[in-house]
Amino acid sequence: MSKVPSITLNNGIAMPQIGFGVWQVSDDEAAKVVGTALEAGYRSVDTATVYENERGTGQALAASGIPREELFVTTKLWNSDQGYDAALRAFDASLTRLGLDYVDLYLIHWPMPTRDTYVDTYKALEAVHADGRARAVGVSNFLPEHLERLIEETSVVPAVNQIELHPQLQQAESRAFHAKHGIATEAWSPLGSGSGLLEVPTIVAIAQKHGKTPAQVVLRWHVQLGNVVIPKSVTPSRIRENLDIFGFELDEDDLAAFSALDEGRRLGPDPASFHMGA
Ligand SMILES: NC(=O)C1=CN([C@@H]2O[C@H](COP(=O)(O)OP(=O)(O)OC[C@H]3O[C@@H](n4cnc5c(N)ncnc54)[C@H](OP(=O)(O)O)[C@@H]3O)[C@@H](O)[C@H]2O)C=CC1
Ligand SMILES: O=C(O)C(=O)[C@@H](O)[C@H](O)C(=O)CO
Repeated sequence: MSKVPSITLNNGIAMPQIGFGVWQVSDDEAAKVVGTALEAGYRSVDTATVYENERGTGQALAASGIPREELFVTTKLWNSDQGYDAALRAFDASLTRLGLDYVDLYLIHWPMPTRDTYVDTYKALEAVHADGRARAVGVSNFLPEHLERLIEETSVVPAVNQIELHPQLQQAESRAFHAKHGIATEAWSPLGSGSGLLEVPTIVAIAQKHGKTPAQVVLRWHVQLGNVVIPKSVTPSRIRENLDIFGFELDEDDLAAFSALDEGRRLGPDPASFHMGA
């Protein structure tokens, strides 16, 4: 029995609120650290074609002996694979590398609006959802205007939008849009991806107040907001630490202090123009 609570996606399936992210983890290292994460109690893993570690991730899942139905596996379609037919081929290849016959969540990694292929691409995701090989489908890095188009021109409302989100980029507009349309908000770089977020004095003070680490209070903030989070670590003690956030609660003063940290600080690419790999 996992210690991580789940949220219910708009198609009724459960998704653990904390998952394990594996960007910048090599294939060999993924085979090891995903195993450490599963032993620690994670049941959800976030990989992507472009991370080049689906094979190692799949090996760790298989080696764990955890029943498939207790795991939640997300992967993503890379920019070079956009378009209906290419997306179907990319999905097959991801399943093969993962060694799975279905994934729990399949995402379009970036909208690439200047290429104007995301609607056709999403229709391929709808097809793999319809045939049962993706229990849920969604997107990543989509702005509200891109989601609007999907909602108007396709049949399945995305279950998830995975976006950059942390205390210095709180994404109020996207979160409100998601809430209105039943789309779950999943936060990437939830700990600020080594940018210094965890040394911000306000966060250090809240951590000291609760006898927790800065990473734990940041993850707790996400969870209290209702976000799904996917912290990455290759450090076993941090892998465990990042899961130990359920025995305490941030109060209104803490939440107000977090709100004041929002400065629109984007660490990653701009979704309106990013098309690396296409
Ligand atoms: N859809 C998208 O476009 C994107 C998705 N993602 C996803 O989101 C995941 C998480 O984002 P990511 O950018 O990796 O960054 P995170 O915000 O998860 O931060 C990871 C960094 O924080 C360190 N860290 C982890 N835990 C702790 C801790 N308890 N105390 C101190 N430092 C800690 C890690 O170090 P160490 O590993 O050395 O322990 C690493 O340097 C990715 O792995 C990926 O799955 C990320 C970027 C873009
Ligand atoms: O990590 C991801 O999921 C990403 O899409 C980005 O990190 C992207 O690959 C990038 O930032 C490249 O500079």
